[in-house]
Amino acid sequence: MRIGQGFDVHAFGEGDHVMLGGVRIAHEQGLVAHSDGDVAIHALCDALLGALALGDIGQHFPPSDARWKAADSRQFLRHCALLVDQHGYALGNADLTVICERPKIGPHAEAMRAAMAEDLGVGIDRISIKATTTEKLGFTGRGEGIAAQAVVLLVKA
Ligand SMILES: Nc1ccn([C@@H]2O[C@H](COP(=O)(O)O)[C@@H](O)[C@H]2O)c(=O)n1
Ligand SMILES: C[C@@]1(CO)OP(=O)(O)OP(=O)(O)OC[C@H]1O
Repeated sequence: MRIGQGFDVHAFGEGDHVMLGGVRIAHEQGLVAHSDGDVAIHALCDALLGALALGDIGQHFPPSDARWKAADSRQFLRHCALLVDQHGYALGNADLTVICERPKIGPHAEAMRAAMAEDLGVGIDRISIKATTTEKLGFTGRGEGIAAQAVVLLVKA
């Protein structure tokens, strides 16, 4: 077994939606990023890469590379799933926490689980997504951005 954890933050900026867990959520602001800014998927990718000791998402998909400009982060997740498979592992489970005051994650959680499970080639029961505010404290509490954490367990295939 191998364990991995990931963490990511993106700031709010101009826009009319955010991408979270592969789901488009209407919002009065977007997230500033080189890619589509899917902070949940980025944290999950880093957890998977960390479990394999293969560096981090920026090493695999450099922000300096124009190929990843406005990229759909689901392709990053599918790439990480391939790496897991190539190294002889399967996903035991993944547990994510999205940290923001808004948008509310609850109404979108099942769609996010389904999208990420699809990209990882596992049942939805292996993917957990939770959300919390920081009770108006800190940068997430002030509505300046969104943070996400992920933990994964990989098991021998
Ligand atoms: N962006 C968010 C934040 C929270 N939730 C849900 O609300 C519950 C209460 O949040 P607290 O920070 O007050 O503990 C939390 O457990 C989530 O179920 C949410 O959906 N989206
Ligand atoms: C996803 C990548 C893609 O270039 O860029 P960003 O969208 O800026 O996101 P970040 O979480 O900073 O991760 C680094 C990059 O891999």
